[in-house]
Amino acid sequence: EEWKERGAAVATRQEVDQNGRPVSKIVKKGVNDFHFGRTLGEGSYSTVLAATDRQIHREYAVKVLDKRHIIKEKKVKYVNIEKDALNRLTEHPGIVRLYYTFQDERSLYFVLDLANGGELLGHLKKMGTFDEECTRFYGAQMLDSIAYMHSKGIIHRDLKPENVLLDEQMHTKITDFGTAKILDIRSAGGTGTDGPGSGDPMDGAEQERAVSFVGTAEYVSPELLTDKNACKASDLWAFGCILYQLLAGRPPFKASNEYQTFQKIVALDYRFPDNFPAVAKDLIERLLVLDPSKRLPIEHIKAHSFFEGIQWGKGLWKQKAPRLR
Ligand SMILES: Nc1ncnc2c1ncn2[C@@H]1O[C@H](COP(=O)(O)OP(=O)(O)OP(=O)(O)O)[C@@H](O)[C@H]1O
Ligand SMILES: O=C(O)C[C@H](Cc1nc2cc(Cl)cc(Cl)c2[nH]1)c1ccc(Cl)cc1
Repeated sequence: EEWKERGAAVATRQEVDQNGRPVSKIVKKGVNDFHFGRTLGEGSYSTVLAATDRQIHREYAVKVLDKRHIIKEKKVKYVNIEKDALNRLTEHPGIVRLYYTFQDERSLYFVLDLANGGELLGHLKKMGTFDEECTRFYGAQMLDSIAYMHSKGIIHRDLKPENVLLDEQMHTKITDFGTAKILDIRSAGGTGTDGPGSGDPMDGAEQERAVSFVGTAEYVSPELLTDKNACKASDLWAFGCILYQLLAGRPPFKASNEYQTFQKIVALDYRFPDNFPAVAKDLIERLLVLDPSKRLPIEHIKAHSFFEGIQWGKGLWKQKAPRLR
């Protein structure tokens, strides 16, 4: 047909049917359906461009990956995990939404929500530290998004301020799911923080393969360093590190090299600055716990007095973001 000549590709759009079951709707979107604009940023294997859909005049972020580069760098697995993880996470305002994927002879394309408020890390660097009100708001949005991804059986495994983007309204959009762990359907259920390696029993070989990925040193959980297994509670460890960093202006575990950072983590060797707010300190102490099964579960985190006054659920995503100060 005509759309084949235009170099377009069959793309699938993730939607849910009337019973709430995810369905891949076939829509014929391709490169020629978009007008590509400015470069938003570069990754190791990707370029992200702003692009406008010619039919509906809507702007997106399109992540373009060079096929040859992906294959040469052995990143095929990560690209397909990013696609599969994002396709399960289509119903939450705090997660970058994937609208279409397609490919042409040279590249792969992810058509994503455009988050043009920059990265949370950039704003934190500019401010030095966040005050408690901003930390509470951004912490609550991140926690709400983590609860949702865990309920869909997705462990992010590399949560950090660089991977929290901000949109026009300065609301959070978590991105970068290429290193996520997708639990099989059986264990996707609860939002609780199951034990290490929860849900999908792995054989030795798979165990080895799973170990190939370790997140970013400052946010890596102790269980990933000792028994090589990430679990939902590993994301809560990273969440504790992020809360600490928003208030202190630096992550809790930071040394001059990765190995020394890892030593601090497994020894739980960190200190709070003197003027660190007491209620936040109490919460963080219940997250930065070596034993993942002893970390505060998400429902208890939401009930912690640090988040007093937060309206969980839709209200959290409708309210105005506090001015960063
Ligand atoms: N949806 C988006 N909206 C706006 N900017 C984005 C979006 N996704 C990514 N970017 C920006 O584009 C840049 C590249 O992002 P990308 O996810 O492709 O690579 P990365 O994960 O940052 O790098 P690496 O692959 O080395 O980890 C980043 O600086 C990011 O801030
Ligand atoms: O699942 C699909 O829809 C089909 C493909 C799967 C896929 N085809 C690939 C070809 C190459 Cl060369 C590299 C990767 Cl990572 C590839 N992944 C696809 C297309 C586009 C994107 Cl962004 C991801 C995966």
